[in-house]
Amino acid sequence: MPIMITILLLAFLFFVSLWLSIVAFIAKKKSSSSSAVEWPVVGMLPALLCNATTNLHGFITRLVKESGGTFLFKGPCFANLDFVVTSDPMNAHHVFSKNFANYGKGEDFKAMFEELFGEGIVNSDGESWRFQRQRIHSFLTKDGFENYVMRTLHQKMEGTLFRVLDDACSTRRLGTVHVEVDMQDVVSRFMFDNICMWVLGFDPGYLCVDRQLSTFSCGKAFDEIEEAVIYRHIVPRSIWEFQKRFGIGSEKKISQSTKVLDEFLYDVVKTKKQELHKEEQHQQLDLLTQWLEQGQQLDMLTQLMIAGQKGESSDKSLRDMVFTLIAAGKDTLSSTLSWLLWLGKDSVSSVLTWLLWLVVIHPRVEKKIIEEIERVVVMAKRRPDPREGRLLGVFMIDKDEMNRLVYLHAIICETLRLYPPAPFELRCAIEDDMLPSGHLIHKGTRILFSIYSMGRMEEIWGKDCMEFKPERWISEQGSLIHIPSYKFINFLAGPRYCLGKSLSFMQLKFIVSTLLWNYKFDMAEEGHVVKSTPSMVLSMKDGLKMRVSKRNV
Ligand code: HEM
Repeated sequence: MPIMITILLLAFLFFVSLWLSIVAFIAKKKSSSSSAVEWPVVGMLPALLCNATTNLHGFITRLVKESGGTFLFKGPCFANLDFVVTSDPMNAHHVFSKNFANYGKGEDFKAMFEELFGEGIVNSDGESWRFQRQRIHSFLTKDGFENYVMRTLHQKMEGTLFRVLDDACSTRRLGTVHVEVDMQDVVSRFMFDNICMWVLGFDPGYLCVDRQLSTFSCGKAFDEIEEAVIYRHIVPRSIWEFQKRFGIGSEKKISQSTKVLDEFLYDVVKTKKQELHKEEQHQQLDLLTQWLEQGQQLDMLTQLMIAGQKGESSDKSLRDMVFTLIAAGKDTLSSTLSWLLWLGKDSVSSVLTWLLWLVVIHPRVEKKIIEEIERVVVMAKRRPDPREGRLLGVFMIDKDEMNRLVYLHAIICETLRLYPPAPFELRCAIEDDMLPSGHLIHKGTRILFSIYSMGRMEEIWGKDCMEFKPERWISEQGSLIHIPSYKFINFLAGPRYCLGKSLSFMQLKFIVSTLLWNYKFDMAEEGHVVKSTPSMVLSMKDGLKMRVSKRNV
């Protein structure tokens, strides 16, 4: 009997694939027409598949614009793949803030990420989410944590990133080879090491001066998962689950990469636990140490509570709370770590890569930012003796200087607007509801927010919405203009807004100003057309090949 069912299922999948291929072929021929045709049985899936590898975000933006901000994407009738797709800020306000309690991540989203990142903060709702959020928030806001992050960043920049770039400059000067540096790769490796330093407490050396020495495979595993997992969003769940079962295509990649990731994290956690047992007094501030230390305190508290229960009085609610915290904490440790590594590494490195490219292709912006760095940071640090020359290398930037880097802040926001690291956000309705746009939402309906499209809507940003124009973020008085978070949802809005927002701005300002002050970047190839990959994180398809030279030397 099971053999019979398997054969029938295979036959069914074969005919569906055949039908999809035929329809996708016809749809490709007609791709000049912008709207997504709804076909019998397979719905709009062929149009989506046609555009998935070439211009997924552009395709969705076109559809959203044509429909006035919100439309229903119809998937195959057998696949439960219908979505309401929207870029309407009022819908965002409603779902993420006003009616927050009615929208969760949903079962399909959880299934997509379950074996990858388990019940980590981004993949959980309710008590488990609240617990993790409160805990991560307390770690991130602990006294001295920001300084610790900036110190580790400084260390990695000076010890590795600048040396890698110096090497590229000196090889060019010697005229030996015409060196091109893939800045996307460099930045992504650099950010991975950096996030590992303050999340796990050590530098795995994914970016090192001698590239031959970098055999670290975990960073690559993250990249592979990201690219592969986007297909789980596009194809019906039954199909990717089938592929997963038999280890086919992208699913094979996911399972191999997850294994690499798991081994790495379990090893790190084991080593850290041993270190904690050995040392009585340790001053490490990385998130893993803080998490484990708090876990130890909770364990002690539980033992006390259990002991207390045997006696006369017991506070049951406190005991339950402690148990909940421990259960949630134990199960979520490594998944929380993987999510944090992922969020930190990819979102920041994605902004950094797009920003470098945008600054290089807009010399006017480059000139203005260099002037601002000179005025706000460099002049303040000018040495008394002019013979000491120009300030070079990695310099620290204090809080006050950070706040005065207004133009740089605007460049970061403008980059995020046009190239959001997380281009989509998904939510699922718990009960029936009505969106402000007038769309009826039934229980279980999924709503896909296209953050990418929101950044390109004339209704939100005006007629020049497609231009890279940092000035739009600055008032006539020279201060930053406040844009409500539901219009600019790159860090989300409401109770689930990003916990790493201010840390990301600090890191980005520090990295960008020291990088641009010390080096000049040029595109390796004139007229190179940059394309984005269809991935969970917006990255460049063929990397960012650049030539690096020392600025003003
Ligand atoms: C430019 C950089 C960043 C961007 C654009 C960004 C964006 C986002 C977005 C869109 C979400 C919502 C995800 C979801 O619910 O599906 C999110 C959540 C989150 N982010 Fe970030 N992020 C950035 C950097 C960081 C960094 C460096 C950290 C590390 C501390 C971080 C920590 C978090 C956490 C913990 C959450 C989960 C919040 C919750 O569910 O309550 N993010 N971020």
